[in-house]
Amino acid sequence: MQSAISKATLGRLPAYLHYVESVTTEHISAPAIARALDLGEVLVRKDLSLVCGKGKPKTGYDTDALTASLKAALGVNKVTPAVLVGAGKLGAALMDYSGFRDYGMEIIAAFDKDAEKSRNTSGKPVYPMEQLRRFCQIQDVKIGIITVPASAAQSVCDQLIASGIEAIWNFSPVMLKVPQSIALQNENLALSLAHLHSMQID
Ligand SMILES: NC(=O)c1ccc[n+]([C@@H]2O[C@H](COP(=O)([O-])OP(=O)(O)OC[C@H]3O[C@@H](n4cnc5c(N)ncnc54)[C@H](O)[C@@H]3O)[C@@H](O)[C@H]2O)c1
Repeated sequence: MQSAISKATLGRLPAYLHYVESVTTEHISAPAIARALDLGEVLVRKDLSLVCGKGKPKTGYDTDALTASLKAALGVNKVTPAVLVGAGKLGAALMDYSGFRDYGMEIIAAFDKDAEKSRNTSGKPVYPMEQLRRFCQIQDVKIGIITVPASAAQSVCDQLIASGIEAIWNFSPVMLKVPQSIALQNENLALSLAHLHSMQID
């Protein structure tokens, strides 16, 4: 079911979940959710139908069932540990952000070739690269985040895969080469900016 959910819908699911979790009634209707979140009713119905099917006429959704479906779609029933490589400016910002838990992921440690980077404000440990493989194996880490300069990205990617990582979230501007079995998500904030420009009407 999750593969049919668009990025835009996925982006609204945490807000639905946050609201539905605050509801104390047994049932909740799409119009009530739409009003609470200042969204269009049609949009809410469409989003929720992808996650939980259609609500019952008049009564709406069973609140517990909807909560469970939203959690399952977001993968938050189980928070998956992740490691980050490259605790520089971007890496430190990602380490500081606690909101990834809402999407079922938590950065539990970072790795960097520069020992100075162990001093950071996130409260999360930054270990030397030599410890990457052993840490991932002991902690059974399956997600790796790459925030190193372009020149180091492929080598870091290879090290993550050798450490047992199965999914890579790549922030470097490099088209990484990975085996087919590895899930790869490239992130580029500039692309979102291009999208924003394209939405400007003049
Ligand atoms: N996707 C985006 O929208 C976006 C936005 C900003 C930056 N970036 C990219 O993110 C990356 C990091 O940018 P930044 O500004 O945080 O850089 P930075 O220089 O502040 O941080 C890079 C860190 O990587 C570490 N590092 C370098 N080589 C390494 C290696 N071989 N092994 C382990 N650690 C290593 C450095 O010690 C440093 O701490 C760059 O590739 C940049 O282009 C992407």
